[in-house]
Amino acid sequence: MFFSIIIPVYNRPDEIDELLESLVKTSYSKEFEIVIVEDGSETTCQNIVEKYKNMLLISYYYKPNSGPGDSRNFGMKNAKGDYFIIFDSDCIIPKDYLNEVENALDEKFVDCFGGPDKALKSFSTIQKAINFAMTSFITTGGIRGGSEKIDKFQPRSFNMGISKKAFEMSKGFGNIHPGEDPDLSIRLWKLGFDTRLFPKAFVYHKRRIDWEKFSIQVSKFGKARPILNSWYPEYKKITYWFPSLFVIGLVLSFLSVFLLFDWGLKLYFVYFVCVFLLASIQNKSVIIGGLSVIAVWKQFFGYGVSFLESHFFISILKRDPKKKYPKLFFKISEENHFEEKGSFVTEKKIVENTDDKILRIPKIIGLTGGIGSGKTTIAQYLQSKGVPVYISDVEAKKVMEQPEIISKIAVVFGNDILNSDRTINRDKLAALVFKDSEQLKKLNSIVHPAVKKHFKNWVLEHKNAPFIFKETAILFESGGYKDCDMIVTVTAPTENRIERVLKRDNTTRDKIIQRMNNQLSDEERKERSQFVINNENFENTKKEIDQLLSVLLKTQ
Ligand SMILES: CC(C)(COP(=O)(O)OP(=O)(O)OC[C@H]1O[C@@H](n2cnc3c(N)ncnc32)[C@H](O)[C@@H]1O)[C@@H](O)C(=O)NCCC(=O)NCCS
Ligand SMILES: Nc1ncnc2c1ncn2[C@@H]1O[C@H](COP(=O)(O)OP(=O)(O)OP(=O)(O)O)[C@@H](O)[C@H]1O
Repeated sequence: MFFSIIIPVYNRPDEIDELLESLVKTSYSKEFEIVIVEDGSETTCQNIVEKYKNMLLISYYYKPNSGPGDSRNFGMKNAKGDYFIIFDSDCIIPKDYLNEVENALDEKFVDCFGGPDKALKSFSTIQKAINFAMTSFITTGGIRGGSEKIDKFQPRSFNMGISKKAFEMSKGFGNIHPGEDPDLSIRLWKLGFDTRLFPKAFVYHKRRIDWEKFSIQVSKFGKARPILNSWYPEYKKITYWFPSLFVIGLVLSFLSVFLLFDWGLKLYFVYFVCVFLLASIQNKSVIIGGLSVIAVWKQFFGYGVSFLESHFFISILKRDPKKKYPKLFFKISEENHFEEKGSFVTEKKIVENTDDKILRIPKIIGLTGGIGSGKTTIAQYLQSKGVPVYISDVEAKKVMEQPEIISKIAVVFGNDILNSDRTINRDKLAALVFKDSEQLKKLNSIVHPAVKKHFKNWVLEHKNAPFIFKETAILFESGGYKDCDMIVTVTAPTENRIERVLKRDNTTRDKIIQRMNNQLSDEERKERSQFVINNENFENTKKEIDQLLSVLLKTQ
């Protein structure tokens, strides 16, 4: 078995340093690979990784930000191993970890495992307190951690393993975050795979270090759980309600003081004294004991209140989770993300051993968007920065001036379509084709092959550029996306697009809508793209383009 360790990272070079240092010290004697996926970070860990190049077998990828789940999928897709082990960047790995995993797999193979987490002596007092809240048997740790049944354990993505086969069949993580790990476990079960806890394969997990981040994290967890419950009602558990019941109980206890019952509050007081004592004893520090009380409080309230809110909107009002809680979802397509997302490699078809003996071709970035979205404006901005851009409408117009193309069009659409000088009357042709998709197909079948050939030659002329853009409204419709390494979609509200085209062209609203009806919707294009630019305010658009260019330059 060859292990590939997959680590997504976002703006945390220091964490990677400590994690890699711990892997250098491993007692595992066989070769293994580390795949680091830099998820669009501004502060990258590239320099840190370089430091370990001679000590560890590392592949380092930089890609635009798409969330931890998608980044892990990206890493697994590019990994060479047959079993993938996933860590969060804020983990430190004990030296026997890989031996423990191999032993457990040898003893009884499983396609997906999870391991526990522990705190290190060097962790800060807050880290230790948070760790207590997340793992102790008297808090929700009892619910989510080691006490779950070993053979029905839902691995957490900070420390888990998955076979290549299980990854390929499940297509990996979905786009919900947090909650992507239980979501994956349930989908694996449905596919007939088992998941198991490997108690000895623990890692040291630093977790969010400040209170604010911790509160945000637990609150997001509380929101995600009812969404997962709505997707997989057969896997609901009463334990998911505990924090909310804890909060409701506390509120009722406060209220009952007015009715002169104070035993409820006393019970809560006793509970928190127990938390304090247990955490103080376990950590040999009353300070950590005190901080653990705060951590448990934050955890129950953060999760409990958010769970209730989300349960109300998702389970009772049946609101669409993606609309109600868009921040819990990363922008990737659930259907296609395995084939088309994350990786820049799609179906590279542009040069198939031509006579030119091309050694390399530039990265091709598709730039698409509906009519009036602003593609050409963006294309011109890119050109002003020295980036080669193929503007398909312009090139198609030139192609349509070629006598043989004109003849073909005249044969299909009649000589009436021509002006007196035998050029094409574009207004007439547009009126014909955009109201009848069969006619448009005929026109496309004449023009598109010629444009495709022209584009191929154009790419060869720019073969020394690091990357080039291909701008076209109908990138997906024409199949042009297959030549692209990455796709950028430009969007703008429909009404703005119509207004812009009315201003730009001598046309009517109906004619613009006719063209829109012959193009994919913004939603469809977005789903199939790696990068989306909302072009409402052009100053912002320029910033997004500059950011994209800097990523592209870094990833060459
Ligand atoms: C019908 C024609 C003559 C109308 O010409 P016109 O000068 O009015 O439009 P122009 O070519 O500048 O295109 C303007 C916009 O219309 C839309 N559009 C153009 N062609 C298509 C098409 N085949 N399908 C859907 N939308 C289209 C796009 O948003 C495009 O940016 C022309 O659009 C055409 O020949 N289209 C077929 C060839 C084609 O697909 N060209 C575009 C890229 S290869
Ligand atoms: N952010 C913006 N704000 C306002 N106007 C804009 C913006 N971006 C582009 N425009 C204007 O909107 C019009 C349409 O833009 P553009 O020609 O770039 O669109 P397009 O996507 O290439 O459309 P088509 O599919 O018709 O070729 C242009 O006149 C352009 O100047």
